[in-house]
Amino acid sequence: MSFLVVPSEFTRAGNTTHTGEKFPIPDDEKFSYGTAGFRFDAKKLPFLVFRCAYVASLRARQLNSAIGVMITASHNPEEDNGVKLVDPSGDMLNGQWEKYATEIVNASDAELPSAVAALEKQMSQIEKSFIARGLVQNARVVCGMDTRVTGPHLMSAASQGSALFSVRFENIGVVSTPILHYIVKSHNFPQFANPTLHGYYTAIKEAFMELYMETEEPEGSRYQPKVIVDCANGVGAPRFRDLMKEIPSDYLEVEFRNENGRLNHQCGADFVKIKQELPENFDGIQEPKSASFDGDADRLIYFRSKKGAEKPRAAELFDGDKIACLYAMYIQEQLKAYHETKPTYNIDMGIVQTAYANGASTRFIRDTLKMKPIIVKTGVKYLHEEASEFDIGIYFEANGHGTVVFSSHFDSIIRRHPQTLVPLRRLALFSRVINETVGDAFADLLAVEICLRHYGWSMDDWAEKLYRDVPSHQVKVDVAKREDFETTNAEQTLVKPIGLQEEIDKTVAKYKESRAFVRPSGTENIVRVYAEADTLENAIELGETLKKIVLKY
Ligand SMILES: CC(=O)N[C@H]1[C@@H](OP(=O)(O)O)O[C@H](CO)[C@@H](O)[C@@H]1O
Ligand SMILES: [Mg+2]
Repeated sequence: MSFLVVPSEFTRAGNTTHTGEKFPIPDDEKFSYGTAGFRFDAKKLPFLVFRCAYVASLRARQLNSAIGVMITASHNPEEDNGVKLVDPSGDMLNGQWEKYATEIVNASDAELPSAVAALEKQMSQIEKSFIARGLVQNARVVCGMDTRVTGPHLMSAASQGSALFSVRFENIGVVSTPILHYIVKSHNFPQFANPTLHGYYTAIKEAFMELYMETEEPEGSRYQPKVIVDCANGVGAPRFRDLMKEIPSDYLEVEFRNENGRLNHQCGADFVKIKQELPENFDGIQEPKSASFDGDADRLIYFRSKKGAEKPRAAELFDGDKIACLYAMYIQEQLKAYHETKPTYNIDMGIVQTAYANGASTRFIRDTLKMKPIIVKTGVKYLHEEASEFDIGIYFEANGHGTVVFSSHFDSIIRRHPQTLVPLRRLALFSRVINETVGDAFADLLAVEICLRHYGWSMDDWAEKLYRDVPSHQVKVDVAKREDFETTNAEQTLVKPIGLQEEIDKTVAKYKESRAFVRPSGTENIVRVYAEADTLENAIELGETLKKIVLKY
């Protein structure tokens, strides 16, 4: 560049929404790159997406790679939208670049040219070395969007933002967030998969069907080869339908619900998890096995109607923790065959959770699986990073976002090496069903089905054979300033406001088998309270008592 000509509809002053309405953004309004990118009322996003796409194009040139831009606000209401950037290997954006993106977004219209010039100056040395080696042909911005009506207008903002720096732009249309991550990685690592929607379907389908063939259902199996999917009225509906068209229904039958209603409204993985309630259009009758996606299909929660519950629509959840433990058990069993060959290299495996993991799952990992659970801060980037320390790293947030990551050692010893032992072939195939770039509701669902079939488990079996959840309750508390709350100890202990943690401790001590913590959200201006106790009534009482204490501060 750097002759900066920004179309007026994408400036702060002229910011224009998808209906053509002007929605100016004051120069002093600041935005932060949260746990999952920039996420706000969709009206604010046109100027913001334009600037982010420009940053993405710079990063693409700097690394001579494909960089992803995903336009989504996931499980948030339909009126919101958001944008996040994806790094070349399909990971979340590098931390230093989150800062660059924040600087560019927060510049006033008048400051923008100098902010851009400063950033480009920092980049130019690195980029020059690529250009000198003739390496610019791989730079491109790959952009996907969820099903929100504001998506196409933001897609156009992204396209014009990356055009500023003459970087190739690829619109991959309405996709789930994990598909975008997968395609970005496929562009940069061609041996991974074909960098197209069809490449994604083919890779996952083939791995699933081969693994299915390597799976033996035990005698007396109670496995149910059917699942009813709540699509949250989001992108899961069209895209999972596409994928399931490729897989014959005698492998797995999927019934789709909540495909065309209001996005995330009374349905979806977040609703089911927080309310512990059946989503709309489910009545608990004749629904043996059901699962929910969130709006952009990167979360998966299994559920069924809760037997004998007082609340009429209460749901029993098989959440991220239950999925993680199921995977761990399965992988551990296959891995045993590898270690029995007395190899020189020991393939290690770890599980990463957050403080929201149900206490019973953490005990199951420690006492039954004999693994050391690792607890990190909330946010996929922290879990992903920690899990990447292992050859096989399983990570899940209780809300159903998670995956398994595999090291380069695993890749060369197991995945790319011909295997004669069935358990090792299973392990290699399992790693291909999984979308290791990021939690993926589709891939995770298929992997869960393989595990359940392998063990011959019904939902009753899955509920009983791992562990029983400790009753828990989550509450959102509206506060004036979430910045007033600061935590330590993987967010489980408050250091600010002073004195609050002591009061929490005193209250928690009054309940049996209790555990609770309070932390500020990274995505909403609220404080979250999480409480566990011996009964659901007590967990609710403890949570609500803590809410009152928080409000007092
Ligand atoms: C308790 C909870 O579910 N928190 C969610 C939520 O983060 P908060 O920082 O708690 O608002 O949104 C994140 C992004 O989607 C997700 O990673 C995380 O798990
Ligand atoms: Mg999501």
